[in-house]
Amino acid sequence: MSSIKPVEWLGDRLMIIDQTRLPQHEIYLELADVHQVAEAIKSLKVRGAPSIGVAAAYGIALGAQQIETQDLEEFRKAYKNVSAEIAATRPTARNLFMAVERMDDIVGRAPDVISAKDRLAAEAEKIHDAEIESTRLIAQNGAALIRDGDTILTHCNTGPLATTGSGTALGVIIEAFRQGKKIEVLATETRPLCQGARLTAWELRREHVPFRLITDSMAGHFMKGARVDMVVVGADRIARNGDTANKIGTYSIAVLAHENGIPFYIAAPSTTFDQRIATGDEIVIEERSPDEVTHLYGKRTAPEGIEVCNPAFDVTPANYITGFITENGILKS
Ligand SMILES: CSC[C@H]1O[C@H](OP(=O)(O)O)[C@H](O)[C@@H]1O
Repeated sequence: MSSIKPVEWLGDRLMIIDQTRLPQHEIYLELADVHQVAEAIKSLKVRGAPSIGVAAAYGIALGAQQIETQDLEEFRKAYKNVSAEIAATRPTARNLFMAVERMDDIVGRAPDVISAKDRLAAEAEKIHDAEIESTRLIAQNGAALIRDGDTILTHCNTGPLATTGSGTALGVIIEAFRQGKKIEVLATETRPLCQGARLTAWELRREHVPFRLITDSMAGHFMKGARVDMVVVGADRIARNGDTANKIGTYSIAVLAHENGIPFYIAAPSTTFDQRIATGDEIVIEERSPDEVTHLYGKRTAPEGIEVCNPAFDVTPANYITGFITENGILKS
């Protein structure tokens, strides 16, 4: 199966797969400036912590390319708006801010405008290459945990679309399947935006991995009575103590796994770990539009004029996490 390229740098444009159109339509968009990249991140046309970080880096490089002055101080002043626009897109995924910080550092140290622009593009490609390599190693390290005959439950989407590489949790699963292990996957649909039903199902079908799609509310039913051997999910930000922010619904699945004695793993690259925060209490949880809850595929399902909550993530305390699958190996929680 040909590898998916959710993000591709064209030197003066950024090509992405519009993930909001999948699985019905595989639409590629060429983003021509930082505003289009920022909008694509905000609207989840490109999504998934590692993919967000990569797109953020290219978006900043693209925006900097289009700053016309050759005066370094004027360039740095205009650059701040480019960086700020990307930083304001989504607050939770650590990878985005890792990219912004590395790009800001490049501009702060560049001796002139031409060097700054060249180094920004090169740094974005370095960030991209690193995420591809990290997820390749995560897939290998994690596949070793999966046994022949296992049923693995996963939540949201953490495959090539979400990472630009092999995937994190889904990369682990796909690699185990490619190694010949007879596995089955239970993939949750992941309301409200259905990344599981739309994207994980699309990726697993492309790879011919046996899976069944379930609603989020079915997770406990299948974990009860040892019908699930392992849970593996992704992450958006991991605090120093191991508390982990991931797609809304992850905390509930972690508690259910703990209750049923099922190992619960987080798969994530080191770029998702945030050493600056001590616990998950410090993680900003993105609150998204109520329309994502009151509408399904654009059709209104709930009455108008009601109060709605739509946190995009929740935080799983470290004590519910068996271990972290990273490019450097398995870290015990
Ligand atoms: C390897 S992707 C990590 C993470 O990103 C997803 O969130 P979103 O679809 O809102 O970008 C989800 O939380 C995945 O687990």
